[in-house]
Amino acid sequence: MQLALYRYSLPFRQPLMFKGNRLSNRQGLLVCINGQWGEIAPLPGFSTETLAEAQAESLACLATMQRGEKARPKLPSVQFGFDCAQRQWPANLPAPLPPYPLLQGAPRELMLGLDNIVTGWVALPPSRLKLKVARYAMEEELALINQLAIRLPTTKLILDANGGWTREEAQRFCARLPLKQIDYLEEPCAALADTIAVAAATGIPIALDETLSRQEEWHYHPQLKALVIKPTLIGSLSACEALVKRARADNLRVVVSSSFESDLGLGLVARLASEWASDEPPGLDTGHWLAERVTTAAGEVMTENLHCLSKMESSA
Ligand SMILES: O=C(O)CCC(=O)C1=CC=C[C@@H](O)[C@@H]1C(=O)O
Ligand SMILES: [Mg+2]
Repeated sequence: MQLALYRYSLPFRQPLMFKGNRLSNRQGLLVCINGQWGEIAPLPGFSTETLAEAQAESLACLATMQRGEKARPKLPSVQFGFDCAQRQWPANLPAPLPPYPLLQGAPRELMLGLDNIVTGWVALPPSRLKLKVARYAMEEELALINQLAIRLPTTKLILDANGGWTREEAQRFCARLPLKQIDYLEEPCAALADTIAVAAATGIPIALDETLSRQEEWHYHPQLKALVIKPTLIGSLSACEALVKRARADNLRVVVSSSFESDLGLGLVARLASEWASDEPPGLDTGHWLAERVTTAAGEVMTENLHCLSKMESSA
């Protein structure tokens, strides 16, 4: 058995904020088991574990495997990496749908660049477009959303508040949205009870994201439209599959989404998206924020650019 663990650090094109954490680089681990790769990259602000904790658990799991025993990681990002590296991937998966675009930045700056953004899509506007909200002044965010709705009348908008509003703030915001053009709003409030109350009061369709990675209990609600599944944050692929099954049973859409992984991790999540939700554009438009890659265009991992943490061979 061949086992290896590498560490990467890839610069972002510009620093990005993740729940108060300003990151200039994306750091993570790549695990290789008998030539098959997995990625372990906890996202600061969103993952419960740190990279140092994930690294320590990954090394311990590799030592367990070297002894010929089964590794049972507990940390979500490590579960995801080890599951991917040992998975029997189905052959002949359909090509994933192109990801919907993710707009990031201050509404005023995005407004100034709106002509460029819209002109780029004149021939074929995207069916969906995602925008972060609950970050800047409400008036500015609403002005941008209303402009986008006017300029891209066939595009549905996905809004993501990352739990940033109180119930009252969310209701005030939703009352002024062009509701017909809103696909859904992810996590308006930190507490699920508040999110459900906002949906019930305003009629806005909602999607769960952080609620799922926190493994909180949730129940079906008529305004609940989609589950946003982030495998790196949820962890084990069987836990993700259970969510997909539950979504299908409740007639909810499944949107497979990234956690700003490297190009290798994004490729893994794209394969899961085509397996679990081939009918739904995935939330994978995060790769263009990274200035460097870990794989070649042919998909080979450039190990010479990575920091090797462990490499071992065992007869187990
Ligand atoms: O879901 C997508 O379309 C792309 C990924 C994305 O928006 C996010 C990934 C990770 C953390 C956040 O910044 C954000 C989200 O909360 O969904
Ligand atoms: Mg989200």
